[in-house]
Amino acid sequence: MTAQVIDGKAFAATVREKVAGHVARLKEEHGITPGLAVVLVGEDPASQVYVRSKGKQTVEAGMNSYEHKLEADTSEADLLAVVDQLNNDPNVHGILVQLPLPGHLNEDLIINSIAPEKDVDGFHISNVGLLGTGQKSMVPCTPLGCLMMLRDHHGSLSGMDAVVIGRSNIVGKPMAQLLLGDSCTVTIAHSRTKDLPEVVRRADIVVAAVGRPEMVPGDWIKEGATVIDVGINRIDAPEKGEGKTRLVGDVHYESAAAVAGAITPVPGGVGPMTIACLLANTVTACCRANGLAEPEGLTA
Ligand SMILES: Nc1nc(=O)c2c([nH]1)NC[C@@H]1CN(c3ccc(C(=O)N[C@@H](CCC(=O)O)C(=O)O)cc3)C=[N+]21
Repeated sequence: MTAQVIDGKAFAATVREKVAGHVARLKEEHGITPGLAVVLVGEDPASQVYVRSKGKQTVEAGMNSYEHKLEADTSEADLLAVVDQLNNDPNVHGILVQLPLPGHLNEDLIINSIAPEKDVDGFHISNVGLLGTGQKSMVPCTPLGCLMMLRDHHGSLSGMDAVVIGRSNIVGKPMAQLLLGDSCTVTIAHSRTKDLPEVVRRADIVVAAVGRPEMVPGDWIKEGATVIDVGINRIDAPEKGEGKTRLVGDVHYESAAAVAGAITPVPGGVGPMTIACLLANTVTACCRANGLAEPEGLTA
């Protein structure tokens, strides 16, 4: 079997089109333009690339983008003051503080200072609790994007065996909650899991989110399973020339694609969906802030 490739780049474009449609309607019918504020502390080059890309796509969808770039040595008090100002700005419906933050800043403290209804990353402790108890919340972008692709591919996920490899607060745990919400039987595996290959071989759905390049080989994958590769790892690629690099996932793509039923590539899989879901969450937050109906097809 050769897996069907789940084209995250193309799917993300359709999500962004839906977002743009909702934005246009909000403007025309209600005179409201959704706004997303992104806060970047320091000058990590990769983070700068992501922030630029988020801003560009926000504007392309018809929304307002506000970028706050702060020095790497910004104090906690100063960063809290920026978040507070955004919390109180009625033109800002979504706030994202780019992670990781420089070491002297307490990430939990900063994230929990964001107004939960503007927390488009879904990282605030209130949103974590709401998701865990099946209540309406802001859902983390990467797991939401994975869920959208899985639903699109399978229709119902009810009764499927899902294995999430990785237990991070950002991906693994919320992914497991969403799969449980769609009635999967969910296993969360991690570095201490006994006989990981056997655990993964039981799965109809494998979500790999560990951050280790190509650690899941094809012979761990059950024939016909769906593989969602969340990893984005930059590795040396001497075959492309000296000093060159390339992006790989947490899954060994070639061997996995030979047995899987469907698989997401890296790049062009989960990554573009993450940003599309950030825009979707901003529209959702804007609708909720204004007491309007939730945008259809953009929420969990
Ligand atoms: N508060 C916060 N929220 C985030 O959502 C967040 C963050 N901090 N910090 C950094 C990570 C990283 N992240 C990515 C989003 C899109 C791609 C993406 O679109 N990747 C492309 C390729 C990118 C490339 O070529 O380098 C792809 O996979 O096809 C990657 C990474 C969001 N993050």
